[in-house]
Amino acid sequence: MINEPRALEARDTIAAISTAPGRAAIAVLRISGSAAGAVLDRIAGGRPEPRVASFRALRYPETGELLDRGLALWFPGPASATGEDAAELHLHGGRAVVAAVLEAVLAVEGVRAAEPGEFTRRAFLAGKLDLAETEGLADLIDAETQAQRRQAIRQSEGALSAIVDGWRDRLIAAMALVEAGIDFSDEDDVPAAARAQARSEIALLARDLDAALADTRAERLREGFRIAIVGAPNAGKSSLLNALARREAAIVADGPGTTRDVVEVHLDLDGYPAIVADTAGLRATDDAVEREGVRRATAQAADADLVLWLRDPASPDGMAAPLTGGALWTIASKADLTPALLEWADRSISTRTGAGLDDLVAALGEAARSGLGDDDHVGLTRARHRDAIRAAGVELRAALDQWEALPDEFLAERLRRAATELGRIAGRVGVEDVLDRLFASFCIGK
Ligand SMILES: Nc1nc2c(c(=O)[nH]1)N(C=O)[C@@H](CNc1ccc(C(=O)N[C@@H](CCC(=O)O)C(=O)O)cc1)CN2
Ligand SMILES: Nc1nc2c(ncn2[C@@H]2O[C@H](COP(=O)(O)OP(=O)(O)OP(=O)(O)O)[C@@H](O)[C@H]2O)c(=O)[nH]1
Ligand SMILES: [Mg+2]
Repeated sequence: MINEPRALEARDTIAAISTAPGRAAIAVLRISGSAAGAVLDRIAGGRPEPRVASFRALRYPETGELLDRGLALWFPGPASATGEDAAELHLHGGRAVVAAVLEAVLAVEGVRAAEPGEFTRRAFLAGKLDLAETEGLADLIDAETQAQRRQAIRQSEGALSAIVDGWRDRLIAAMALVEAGIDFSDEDDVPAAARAQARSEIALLARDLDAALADTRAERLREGFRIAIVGAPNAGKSSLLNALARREAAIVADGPGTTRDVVEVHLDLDGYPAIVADTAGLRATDDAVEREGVRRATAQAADADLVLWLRDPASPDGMAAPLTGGALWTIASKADLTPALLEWADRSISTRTGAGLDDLVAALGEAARSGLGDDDHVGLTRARHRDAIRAAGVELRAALDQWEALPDEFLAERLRRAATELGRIAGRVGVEDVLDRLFASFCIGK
């Protein structure tokens, strides 16, 4: 363990610009590690009072050249974001200012450039955050809509971890009942009653885990509600995409067969994220490129949470409804040309006059809201969470199936394995394989 890389890495002091790259009004340079105080001593003329911003001349150490005048902050560990000694320099955000101060900081003995997510990794290693909370922080930075932000901040503050810990506590309580049987194997009555009680508690827990797995709303909120626009060539699909996006995202033209690739647009529907895909018109064709477009269109429809099947009443398409795992709305297009509402259509729109578009957007917002969960819903947000719960469920089912036949020790072992699987979610166990991938997805300076 002497050469354990993480232990060595934790001794370096790291520095990075934490604000977005490029010219800006202000840039924040963060430093974390045992040399953070020395950086302030050498560049900012000393360490300010802890956690209070102080306006300082920032100078190159050897030459004393003035690089910038900015704010310096000093956060002695362990009461800092990373748990280590930490410092910040708030600079004027010009490229040359940032480059000069960063160079001066990196020239201080023991300081190196931070890797993506490395500040957060240190906060995790210091026990400031668990793994699910850390994922919540990553999601917070990636959040594009208000519902995504609310979900991410809840997870970063431990809402998901608390639910999983609750399951784990119930599991451990049931395990204790079974283990009581191991200790009191002479007194027959105690173990039989305890085993029966443990069994019913495990059965309830297994059902709760299944319900959590079946509820995909939180993961879909993180990723966005998927809407696919499909229909015959020339039905007006790309025109609808552009109307929803309020920009010319896809090419619109008079003839059929205009769109071949999938064109995606991100929408914010009243705080709920949606990804709308415009697709190639569905038809049989000899053109290999168009055929691939049709294949992709069909795949988009199959995967969508909601399919908008667009049909022009003036050009009957004779199509069967597209197949999808989600909801299907049939929409009559070009209502300016065929105003009467047709009995096969759920609604009608015209991108030419705008008729029906506000209603459609409102309905899409409602569909996204109910498909993605309401404001205080807490659920599984990543495949990793589902994998752990599924694995825990497998152990619980195996235990339940053989409950009467299994000796106490084997039963307890099954339950212990289930608890270990649940423990992965908050990173209480088995985190190493997850950490590198997660932190690589962070920005540098986070
Ligand atoms: N300038 C600046 N703004 C920022 C950050 C930052 O690092 N710097 N953050 C970067 O993510 C976020 C704030 N996160 C932070 C998290 C913990 C602590 C901290 O000092 N924690 C101590 C003390 C807590 C307390 O006094 O309540 C601790 O946990 O012990 C600071 C910032 C968002 N805004
Ligand atoms: N009058 C009228 N014309 C429309 C309307 N929407 C689209 N069009 C016209 O219909 C034609 C085809 O529109 P697109 O949006 O390109 O149709 P598409 O379904 O994307 O067609 P493909 O990509 O070829 O499958 C264009 O000439 C549009 O201007 C509408 O609401 N009213
Ligand atoms: Mg098109």
